[in-house]
Amino acid sequence: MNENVRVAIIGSTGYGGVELIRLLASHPRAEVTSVISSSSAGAPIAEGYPHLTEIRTDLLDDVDPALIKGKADVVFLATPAGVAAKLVPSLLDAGLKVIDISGDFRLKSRDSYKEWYKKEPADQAYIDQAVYGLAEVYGNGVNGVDFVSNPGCYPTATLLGLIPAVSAGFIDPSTIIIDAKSGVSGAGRGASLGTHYSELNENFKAYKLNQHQHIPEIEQTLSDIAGRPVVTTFSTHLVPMTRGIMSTMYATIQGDHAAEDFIALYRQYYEGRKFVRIRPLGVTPATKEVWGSNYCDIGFAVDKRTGRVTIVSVIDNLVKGAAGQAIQNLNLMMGWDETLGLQFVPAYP
Ligand SMILES: NC(=O)C1=CN([C@@H]2O[C@H](COP(=O)(O)OP(=O)(O)OC[C@H]3O[C@@H](n4cnc5c(N)ncnc54)[C@H](OP(=O)(O)O)[C@@H]3O)[C@@H](O)[C@H]2O)C=CC1
Ligand SMILES: CC(=O)N[C@@H](CCC(=O)OP(=O)(O)O)C(=O)O
Repeated sequence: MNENVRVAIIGSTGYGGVELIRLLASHPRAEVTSVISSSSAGAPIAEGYPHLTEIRTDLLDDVDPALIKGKADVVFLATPAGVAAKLVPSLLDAGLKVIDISGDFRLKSRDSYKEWYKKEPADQAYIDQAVYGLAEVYGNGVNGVDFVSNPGCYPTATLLGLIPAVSAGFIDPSTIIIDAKSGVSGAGRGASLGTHYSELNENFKAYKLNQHQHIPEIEQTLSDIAGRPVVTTFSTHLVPMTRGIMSTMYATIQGDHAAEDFIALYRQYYEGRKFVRIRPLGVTPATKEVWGSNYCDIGFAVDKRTGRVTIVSVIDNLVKGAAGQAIQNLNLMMGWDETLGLQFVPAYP
């Protein structure tokens, strides 16, 4: 399919939805024609988000698949866990293409979803239909499909940082430890005690240790790549900054590989993929270096003393970790250049 597309967004007044509206405003082949809100139907989007003042999109409340079908070809869902599981089947049945940014269709096992998300999973038939849209790894499988499940923010940074090394057998997958840090927008717009200014400011804390819902998503993909079950230690931390994720990963090297070998391996693995940038020897990336962009930047350090590699991977959680990668998946679904509408450099400082 090569024509332009009309886009609907559900969950439009959350951070993910608003980031979709911002990015799609400059996409050359997609037009946002339906912005659906459960809380603010009828209000102009700029009422809640003045930075979108020039974007003339009104909020609607017609989550009726037949009505959406009259206005749009593709639907993005940027809703809390549990919502897409209920809505997506009727959207697909109505003949719409769907990209879900939530975690509802990432896990192939319903039991695993129930265990980690504590919600009722979707029907297995629809879960089976979802293609996991980690674009740089599974992108070829996205071309022409009707339904993409967009990866989580932490899994995107983490998996892009680990997959080439696991795939090539450079590291022992059973030794992987992932130390991940996120900015506060990762928790969404809703106010909570944990994201309150005075709780966060000049503070740094670990959360959901060994309980994070992204653990099974990371393990599912690493097991697929390794060809055997992989379990990992994955620890998440909240950083007092707005955007950005840094995933710092440690693993025991198999064989004799220096940092130069990791750099060469990753440059080869991601050759032609514009959104992964590998740092030169001795340099690791910082979150500000990808701020507001769809890049994932990766750097390495090898410790000969311990025989371990440290891999540092950074993304903007709302762009490569959510709306940007979702648009990249739209481009791949439509058979377009994956960089369409996403070719902006990070904002700095
Ligand atoms: N923030 C991030 O960095 C990332 C988030 N995600 C995932 O993307 C999804 C959206 O996240 P985010 O935008 O941050 O979250 P927010 O909490 O900021 O926004 C979610 C939006 O969903 C809508 N919504 C809330 N409850 C319901 C409901 N019961 N039925 C339908 N719509 C509802 C609301 O919009 P409205 O009132 O307009 O309907 C709400 O603003 C989540 O599943 C999140 O886990 C994934 C990757 C990164
Ligand atoms: C900082 C922060 O709180 N981040 C959220 C990320 C939520 C998210 O993206 O959830 P899904 O990918 O599962 O939809 C968290 O750690 O739960």
